[in-house]
Amino acid sequence: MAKINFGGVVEDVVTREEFPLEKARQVLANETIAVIGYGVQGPGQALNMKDNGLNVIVGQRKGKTYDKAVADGWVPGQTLFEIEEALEKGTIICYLLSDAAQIEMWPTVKKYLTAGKSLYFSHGFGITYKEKTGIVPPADVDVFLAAPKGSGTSLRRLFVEGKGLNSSFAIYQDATGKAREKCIAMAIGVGSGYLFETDFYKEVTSDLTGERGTLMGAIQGIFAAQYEVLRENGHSPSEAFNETVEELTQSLMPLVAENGMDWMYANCSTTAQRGALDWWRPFKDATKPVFAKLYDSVKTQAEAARSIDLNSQADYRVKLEAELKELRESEMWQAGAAVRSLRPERN
Ligand SMILES: NC(=O)c1ccc[n+]([C@@H]2O[C@H](COP(=O)([O-])OP(=O)(O)OC[C@H]3O[C@@H](n4cnc5c(N)ncnc54)[C@H](O)[C@@H]3O)[C@@H](O)[C@H]2O)c1
Ligand SMILES: CC(C)(O)[C@@H](O)C(=O)O
Ligand SMILES: [Mg+2]
Ligand SMILES: [Mg+2]
Repeated sequence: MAKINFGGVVEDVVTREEFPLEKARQVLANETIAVIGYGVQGPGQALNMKDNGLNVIVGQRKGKTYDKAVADGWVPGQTLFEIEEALEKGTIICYLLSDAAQIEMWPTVKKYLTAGKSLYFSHGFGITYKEKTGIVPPADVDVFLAAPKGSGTSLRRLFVEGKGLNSSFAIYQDATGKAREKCIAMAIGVGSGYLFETDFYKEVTSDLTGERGTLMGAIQGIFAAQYEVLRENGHSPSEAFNETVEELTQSLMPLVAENGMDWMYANCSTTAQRGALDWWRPFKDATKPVFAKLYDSVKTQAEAARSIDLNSQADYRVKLEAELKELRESEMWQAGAAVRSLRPERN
């Protein structure tokens, strides 16, 4: 593995140069990769693997999502099957149902995990919380994960643009002695940029923290707080939204992605620079206790328990839709929809 210095800490990573696609193809040459589930990660990973020349089939229950798979070019009876048929044909089972559905479908999946097959995840959830999920694979199958660090939608978009999301990988069970090379080959096959190694516990713990924290939960909270303060002080929705979200996503974050926040600090007005240098620490001090509380809630498995309990309630979908509606219909995101519709490229 390549040794890379990450700000003073040296880590082993796998790059595409070291483990080229050709090698992934060789490792997986005799495998039938069955992607079970065609939600968000399913399409991204299945289409990328197919375009990378791997032997992929999809297992999806009938309905709207099955129709989407057909529209994406999967052929019923040839490369698209009902879940059980795909489970039977697959030698590497990519378990890409929602984490809640993975619990429900486990007794079915387990039946098809015969000796020498592989069980692939994109999250450490099912295995780490096995006391809650009941997901305990047979001892004679390989179990590993590749977890793209981003949405399945961007996994596919970046692949089409010739780029790649980074993924973590982890091996939980090596029954055949080949789990590691199969895992890395799969991670390259789904279109990853570089790979960093983790374990199932660390993957799920960091992932749950990140999505509840700066990736979605914390950022939405900070957006809402600043937007409200601006509105309470007489600024228009347009001004408040542009100064809170639109400038960040359209102008500054692409530059931060390219060059880092340190560069951004060095390349804005001296006025912005002074203020941002003065204010980042108070924001850190105010939010760090919340992040510590969040991490604790993940570590004690309270987050996992809440997610499993709520997801299994009969009226969960209805309640979820009400929560999503509230967000969608908030003034801030309605203002956002209006702002997006005015972007010149939309016309
Ligand atoms: N969403 C992402 O971009 C993302 C990113 C990284 C990792 N992951 C992980 O990848 C896995 C898949 O997540 P996702 O967001 O793509 O899933 P999802 O919520 O989009 O659902 C995937 C599929 O589950 C099927 N499904 C739901 N309930 C079912 C049931 N009862 N029986 C049969 N099928 C059912 C749906 O039809 C759908 O095809 C999860 O482990 C998730 O944590 C997701
Ligand atoms: C895309 C995310 C947030 O990174 C993923 O972890 C998920 O659960 O959807
Ligand atoms: Mg996640
Ligand atoms: Mg994630």
